[in-house]
Amino acid sequence: MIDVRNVKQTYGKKVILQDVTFSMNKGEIVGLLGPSGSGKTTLIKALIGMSRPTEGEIRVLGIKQPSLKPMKQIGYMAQSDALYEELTARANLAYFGRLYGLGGKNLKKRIQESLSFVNLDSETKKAVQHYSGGMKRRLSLAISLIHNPQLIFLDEPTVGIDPALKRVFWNEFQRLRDQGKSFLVSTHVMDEAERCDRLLIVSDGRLIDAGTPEALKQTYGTIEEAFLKAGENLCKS
Ligand SMILES: Nc1ncnc2c1ncn2[C@@H]1O[C@H](COP(=O)(O)OP(=O)(O)OP(=O)(O)O)[C@@H](O)[C@H]1O
Repeated sequence: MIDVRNVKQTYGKKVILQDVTFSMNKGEIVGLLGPSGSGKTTLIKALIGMSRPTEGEIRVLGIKQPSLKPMKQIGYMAQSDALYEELTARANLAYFGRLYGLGGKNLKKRIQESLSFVNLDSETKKAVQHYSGGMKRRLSLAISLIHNPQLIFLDEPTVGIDPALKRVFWNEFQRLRDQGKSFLVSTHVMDEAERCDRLLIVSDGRLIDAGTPEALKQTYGTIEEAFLKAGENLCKS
């Protein structure tokens, strides 16, 4: 699904990502775990083709990035919501669904399924500008899944989401994973990290470790310790 080789990303003179190499298989939930500013969003943006790495190579679904070719197979939920505030949730979903080539009965069905998954089916008449922060996050997630993508990138998807709904989301991610979908999820949240199949620990633009939550616990004691280790490196740099 993803193959990343020796990626370096610089902005001006500042090195943001360095020597990043990893791959990801179909049917995996991979967590990107690292402190604020460690480069998680920068890596996700390069993976979805929003930026071109300064060095190295990224292949997504077998296609060298950046490219528009894999777009219909990719879902992306950004860290900040990019919604049409004056439109309702249904109209936002219809707009993005059509951008991905959906239409007719299929679009209608996908909109209904998405609205009920994120628990917004009773709020469809309100313009998004009157939504709470958590409701907007939920709608952003629904939009990222509207076209039934194979590979889904979620940048801190549950910020502002209450614990009960967070659990619903993760159950759904794992259900979709069991159907063969793949997820790359950035997070700072330890209980989310525990629900990933594999974690990549990001520190100061480098992957300092990777493994299943169980394997990392054996090395560091707890996932939190692995995360703190990544933070120590960031403080030293
Ligand atoms: N377009 C840009 N130009 C210059 N610097 C940038 C740009 N985008 C990101 N950076 C810098 O790259 C570094 C990594 O940022 P990034 O957003 O990738 O971190 P992050 O791990 O996702 O953080 P957070 O968890 O807070 O979202 C930061 O120092 C940030 O200031």
